[in-house]
This record gives sequence, C-alpha cells and structure tokens, in this order.
Amino acid sequence: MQGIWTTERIRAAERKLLAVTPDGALMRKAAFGLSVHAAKMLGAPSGRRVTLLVGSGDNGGDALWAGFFLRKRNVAVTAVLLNPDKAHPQGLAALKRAGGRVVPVADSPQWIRKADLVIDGIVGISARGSLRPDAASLLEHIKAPVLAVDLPSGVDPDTGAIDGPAITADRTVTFGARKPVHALAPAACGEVFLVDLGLDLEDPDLVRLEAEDVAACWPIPGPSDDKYTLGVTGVAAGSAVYPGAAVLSAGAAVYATSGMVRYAGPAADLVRSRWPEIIATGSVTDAGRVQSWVVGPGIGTGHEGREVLATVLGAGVPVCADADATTLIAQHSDVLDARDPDTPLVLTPHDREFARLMGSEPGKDRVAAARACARRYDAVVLLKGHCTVVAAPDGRAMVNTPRGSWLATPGSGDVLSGLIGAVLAAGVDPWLASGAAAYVHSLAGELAAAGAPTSSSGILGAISDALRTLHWRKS
Ligand SMILES: NC(=O)C1=CN([C@@H]2O[C@H](COP(=O)(O)OP(=O)(O)OC[C@H]3O[C@@H](n4cnc5c(N)ncnc54)[C@H](OP(=O)(O)O)[C@@H]3O)[C@@H](O)[C@H]2O)[C@@H](O)CC1
Ligand SMILES: [K+]
Repeated sequence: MQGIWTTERIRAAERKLLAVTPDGALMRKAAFGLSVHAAKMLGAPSGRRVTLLVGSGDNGGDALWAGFFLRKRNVAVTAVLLNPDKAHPQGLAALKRAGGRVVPVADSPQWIRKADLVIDGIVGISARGSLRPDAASLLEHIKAPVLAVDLPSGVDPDTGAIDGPAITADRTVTFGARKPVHALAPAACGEVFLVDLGLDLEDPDLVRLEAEDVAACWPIPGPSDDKYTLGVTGVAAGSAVYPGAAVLSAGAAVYATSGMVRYAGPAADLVRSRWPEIIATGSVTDAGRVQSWVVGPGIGTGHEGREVLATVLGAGVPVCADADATTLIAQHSDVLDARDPDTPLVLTPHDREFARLMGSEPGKDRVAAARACARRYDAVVLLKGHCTVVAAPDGRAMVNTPRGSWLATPGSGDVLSGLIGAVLAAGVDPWLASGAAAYVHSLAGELAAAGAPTSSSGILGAISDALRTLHWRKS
C-alpha cells in the first residue's frame, strides 16, 4: 500500500528532521533529485534552456538550487523571481555564482516561451488559495514541458482541488512523502516521483492500493474450493425499463470470481439468456442463500424497490447498496432499521447521490466528505469521481487514481457494483473489497479502452484481462 500524508503531518516530520540535519542539506538533497529529473526530461541537457518560476518560499528555493545543479551540466538557466526581495537567499546566490540569469516578472514572457523545460517552483506545501495574479500571469506563456517542484502550483496540496489558474505538469518530483494532491489531482501532476528525505512518518492519513495489495486480497480459488466456498453473490438489480443494469452488474460478479452468482428481479429471463451460469429468479424472497447482496442498479425508487432493499438489508449478509438503493436510503432513512448493525454495508454514491445522503455535495475535500458520510451511515462509502475515494466508518480512507477517464460511460457503475458484491461475498474486509474492486474496475476500463472510448460491456469484457495482470504480478 502506498502511504499518503497531509501537509500538516509532513511539516511536523520535516521540523523534527531539520533539527538534526545540517543547515540547507535537505533542500540540496531535494533539489539535486529535482535536477536529475530535469536532466532526464531534457534528454541531452548540455546547451538546453531551462526557465525556473520562483516563488517566495522554500519551493522556489528548491527550484533555484536545482538551477545551480543544472548549470553544472551546462544548461542555460533563467530564474523568474516573483518576489526578488523574498527569493531564497542561498539558492539565489548559488544560481548566480554558477552563471544563472535572473529576471523579474516584467521581463519573463520571452524566457518562459523559449524554454525547453519550465520548472515550477511557485508554491509548494504552504500554498494558500488560488494563485495570485502575478504568479498566474506566467502560466499563459508556457509552451515547454513542465516539471513541478513538490506539487503543481495552483492545486490545493491537501485536497487536490483546483479553483483557478494552475500548473499542468508533465512530471512532479515530490520530497519526503506523497501528499494528497498527488493521488487526487493526477491530471495536474503528471507522473509523480518521490525523492526520499528520510522523514519519520507512520500511519498514513490516506492510502492507495497497489497491484500486489489487490492480488493479495482478491478471492482466487485454491485446490479445495468449489462454487460455494468463494461465496455466492446475490444481485437484486434491473427492472422492466432498465434490464441492462442487471446484466452488467450480475455479469461483473460472474467475471470477478469463480463463486456462484444468483440473480433476483424482473430481468431474470434476460440475465439467464445472457449469463447461463447465473441462477435467476423473479424475487429476492426466493433467491436462495447468498453471502452478499448487490442491490440497487435499475430497481427504481418506488415502493417495490424499497421492499427489495429492506429484504436484502435484513438478510444478515454484507450489502453493496448502489444507485437507486442509495436514493432510497437517503429518502427513507428508516429502511436502514432492517439492517443488522454488525453486517457490513457499502454505499457507492456519485456527487448527486452523496448530496441526497448528506444534504450537500462533497465539496473540495472529497476525502473528508467520504469520511463524514461513512461515519453518519456506519458504512463503507465509495465516493465516485475521477478519483474514487473509499472511506470506512473507523476513519480509514483510500484513493483510487485512474490513468484516464475511460470509466465515465453509462452502466460503468453497475459493473463496479457487481465487482464489489463478489469480493464482499468472499468475506474480504468491506473497505478493502471496495477499494480492490475500484482498482480492478479502472484497470479493466483502461485495458478495454486502450486509448479510445469504450463501453460498459467493454469494461465487463476486460475484467478477466485486468485480473490476469494481477496474477502475473503475484506469481
Ligand atoms: N521543510 C523542508 O524540510 C523541506 C521543504 N522543501 C520545500 O519547501 C516547500 C515548502 O516551503 P515553504 O513552507 O517555505 O512554502 P512554499 O510552499 O514554498 O511557499 C509559500 C509562500 O508562497 C507564497 N504564497 C502562498 N500562497 C500563494 C499563492 N496562492 N500564490 C502565490 N504565492 C503564494 C507565500 O509567500 P508570501 O509572498 O506571502 O510571503 C508563502 O509564504 C515544499 O513544498 C518543498 O518544495 C524541500 O526543500 C525539502 C525540504
Ligand atoms: K510547485
């Protein structure tokens, strides 16, 4: 698992380390790492032009020191100082000593435009609010690839929110530890690299699953397993109007594991004809025993849907309540009375469903919003978005960062619900199950798309390919 820490925690760890480290040593270590990445981005660095955008804090200091190291490799370095009186004194002196050029904002456009690489040292972890106008004015001249120092300036370090002009980096080099911005604003960060500073950090505020974490928890059959031992997934989805939701959700459960899938609802004929391996009936009351329920996609928000939801919540097995089930829970909080408080519940809202559950949309801090919702409903909350946040009632939170936006297609959520249900049925911790399902879902989306838009059926068809990659990594 990849750990992510808030800027407050990182600053506290940095203070402890700075107290026992020679003056300036950490910054030079950070800046040297930065200069190595800059050189890689330039290809053959000698004779190339790099322009540094230098703010008044230590982020600008990092950029100036990186400029110093690049000068040693014969790079032509120009530093644009946003506030010449406050530029990091030692960094500025070192750059000047090494033959770097220093220009004020007024003279900067030409130097920014003709750079081969721009290094963004405007602000780092102490950034507050949107970029100020003078800093923002530099952005329009950028033509070259951008290397962000610690984080792309203009993006909130702790929430990844972008409220105004912001740097879009091709690469971000961060120091000490990953910050929330790197998981929550992937498009602004580009590829993120970490320079280790030896910070003493434990118990991350946020985590991101890696392939081996997903492989380790995913239910894979062993020699003694049969169709029942990996858990039977029940899917209560679809209606006469929306039978497709049932086909997608139940189909995802079929592909996710080798355990059995039961379907209950009005789309039984269609589900049976599409997935002959599924045992399909018309009603949840005669569905037979299952180890988890997926309920909601396409069931409607009327009386019938409410009855189905109440039955499923009272079944004493983990439930993934998705789509219409979320709306029903928001509208009729008493429906949760049917739930045994010891059985896990997973809610999977998008922003509008979240607003129904919580009274307002998640806002800028999506991690805090998901945590609050998880506490309120005593449920795992998987907050859908470009980056999916999964929070547990005990405060654990993780982010799934996709590599594209291929999942934003109709029916994609139905596929995700089936994946969650199948992993829940195997008895995996519901927070981990939801995060692992989100990971496999986005990987399947990426594989199905392969660089061009795909469909939910395409994502469904790529689940096996996604899982196959995990197994290879595991073995
Ligand atoms: N500590 C360490 O061990 C190490 C730290 N390291 C580095 O230090 C960085 C943190 O440095 P930091 O704390 O000096 O603050 P930082 O983010 O550079 O600048 C904040 C200043 O910018 C301004 N400003 C604020 N908001 C703004 C806005 N919206 N738009 C425009 N300007 C704005 C404001 O200045 P003002 O003009 O108000 O005086 C404020 O004071 C960290 O990200 C990493 O890169 C590495 O060297 C590794 C070792
Ligand atoms: K920056």
